[in-house]
Parts: sequence; C-alpha cells; structure tokens
Amino acid sequence: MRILSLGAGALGGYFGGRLVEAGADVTFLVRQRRRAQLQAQGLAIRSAACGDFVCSSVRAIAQDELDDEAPFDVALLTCKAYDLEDAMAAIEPAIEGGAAILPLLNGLSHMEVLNARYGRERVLGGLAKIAATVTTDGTILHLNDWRYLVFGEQDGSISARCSALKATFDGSSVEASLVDNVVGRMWEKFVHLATVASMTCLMRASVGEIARTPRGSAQMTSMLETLAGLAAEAGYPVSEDFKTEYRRLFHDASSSYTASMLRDLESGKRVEADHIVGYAADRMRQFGIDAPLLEAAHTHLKAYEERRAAGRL
Ligand SMILES: NC(=O)C1=CN([C@@H]2O[C@H](COP(=O)(O)OP(=O)(O)OC[C@H]3O[C@@H](n4cnc5c(N)ncnc54)[C@H](OP(=O)(O)O)[C@@H]3O)[C@@H](O)[C@H]2O)C=CC1
Ligand SMILES: CC(C)(CO)C(=O)C(=O)O
Repeated sequence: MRILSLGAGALGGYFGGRLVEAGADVTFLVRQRRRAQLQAQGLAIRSAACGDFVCSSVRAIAQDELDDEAPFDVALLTCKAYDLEDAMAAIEPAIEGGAAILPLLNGLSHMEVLNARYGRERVLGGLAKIAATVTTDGTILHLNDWRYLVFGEQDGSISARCSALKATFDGSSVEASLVDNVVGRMWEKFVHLATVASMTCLMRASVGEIARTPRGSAQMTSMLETLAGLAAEAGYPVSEDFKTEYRRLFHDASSSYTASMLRDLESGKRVEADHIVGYAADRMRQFGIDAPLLEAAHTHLKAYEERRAAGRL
C-alpha cells in the first residue's frame, strides 16, 4: 500500500514515521523548510513510552514533484485546519490518481469542506488520540503513551482499502482501529477535545490545575455536558461510559493533561480557534443551546489571535 502523508509535523511525523519504521511505503509531501530539515537531519521521533526512532533518509517531496510520484492508495491529511485549502491544493494530483483521503485533523468542519470538494466516497473519517509536538529542530516529541488512530468509511462499510490500511498500521506500534461508526466516534472525540481545548485555553492551565480551584471541576464537567448536548442534537449522542470517564478526569487534581491547542497558544503559534471552539459555539447557537462559557472561551481565543497578529503576545 502506498501512503502519502501531507505534512510531517506532530501527527504526520509521528504516524508516518512509525509506518516507515515498520517498513511501509510512505512519502511525505512537505513545504520547503520542512523538506530541507528532513533532508539534512532525517526524521526523528523521541518517545519515552514507545521508543525512539530515527530515519536518516525519508522520502520527502515538494508539491511540484507529486505528479511524478503518484499513484498513492491513501493520503493522510495531517495539517492544521487553517492550512486546509493549501493542503487540498497540494494533494490534488494524488486524489485525481485515485487515493482515498484520511484526514486526522481535530474538529468536524473540515469534513464538510472535504466532502463538498471530493465527494463522501473519497473521504474517510478519522481521528487521532495522541499527545505530540515538534521541536524547533524538527524532532517529533511524543509526550505520553497515546498512539491511537480510529478510522473508517463514512457510510460505515468495512472496505478493502480500509482493511488494507488497518493491516499496514498493524505492522507498526500505532494502535489503529477500523470502525463502522467513524462519524459518531469523531463527534465523541469532538466533545472531548472541545471541552479540554476550551477549558485549558480559557484558564491557561492543565486539567489538574483547574481541578484544584474551588469550582474548576464543576465548570469542566458543565462544559462536557453542554458539548454532549450538542452532539445529541446533531444525532450523535455520546455514551454514559464516555461521560463517566471524562467526569473522572475532570476531578483528577493531579492531572497534567492539556490540549494541543494550549501548547500552541503558549508557544505563540496559530490556534484552530474557529475550527474547534468557534464551530461548537456556532452549532450551539443554531440549536438554540445557551453556552456562555464556551462563547467566553472562543472570545478569549479570538482576542489571543488579535494580540498575536499585532505582535503583542
Ligand atoms: N499535536 C497533537 O498532539 C494533536 C494534534 N491533533 C490535530 O492534528 C492536526 C495536526 O496537528 P499537528 O500535527 O499538531 O500540527 P503541526 O503544526 O505539528 O503539523 C502540521 C504540519 O502540516 C504541514 N502542512 C500544512 N500545510 C501544508 C501544505 N500545504 N503542504 C505541506 N505541508 C503542510 C505543516 O508544514 P510546515 O511545517 O511547513 O508549516 C506542518 O508540518 C490538527 O488539527 C490538530 O488539532 C490531534 C490530536 C493530537
Ligand atoms: C484530544 C486531545 C486532547 C488528545 O488527542 C487532542 O486531540 C489534542 O490535544 O489536540
């Protein structure tokens, strides 16, 4: 199976790198700065939980070389939401050549964009549960033992292409699940992520730090309930077991858990404010659900963007 990874950042570098480690056929489609870095230093993953991996010669190509490299079976889309338009333009030759797209971005609105452009049959549903980041020298740092991917056809069928991809991941240390309800799983992840991203960014603190304040656990739990209400309105109710797991997390005063959005914000990077928190707030308004804390989290992120744009972080 030939895999194209659009991006070699935290997710693309980690999952693509683990596939390379397992001997899979992976090509990274990257921009000039990252390409130079990969050519000079190779791809390095540092992971206390799953072991380090360094490959001195990964196949890293630029957009204008893609025509010569196609066809691919699957294109992993691992950009940030604000880069989606450029990323779609970059992978176009691979998609024209028949590749399925597996987007691993957080959030849901990219699915609407991808479906509108390529049709649902070309686009798989997918999500990643991992905590990873890229250092300035390009090393992928894996921050805990999460290494989970969930994917599947949007119509719930178990296709040959998804089974082949699952078999490819099974040869690696990534724990990949092929499911028949991927859209529901994406909503579940959205409830989890939007809760953690909005609360840890609004409070600029980890889950444990928030839980140690008098009303912190109650506010995180209330945000969880509000977002679970949104998922239910959208037709994808989350299970009681799911809510119990996260209620427990939000009462864990020792937890150092944060969203990748807080890591980006604290590093002064761009954040997926509209794609995740703003999207949730918009859908709440459409359904007539009152969500003042979520609105405050979105405004907080938009104010961060204003200061960042003005160079006043
Ligand atoms: N990091 C994490 O722990 C988790 C992240 N996520 C989600 O995964 C998605 C990706 O996040 P993450 O991996 O952290 O982001 P990163 O910023 O680390 O990586 C994104 C990569 O995509 C590349 N890219 C963007 N546009 C293009 C393009 N047109 N051509 C080639 N490369 C491109 C960027 O390249 P360049 O270096 O040139 O900018 C960058 O290397 C986000 O939606 C995030 O919310 C989900 C779960 C956990
Ligand atoms: C859900 C979570 C927090 C971990 O995968 C995440 O997606 C993120 O940090 O962006």
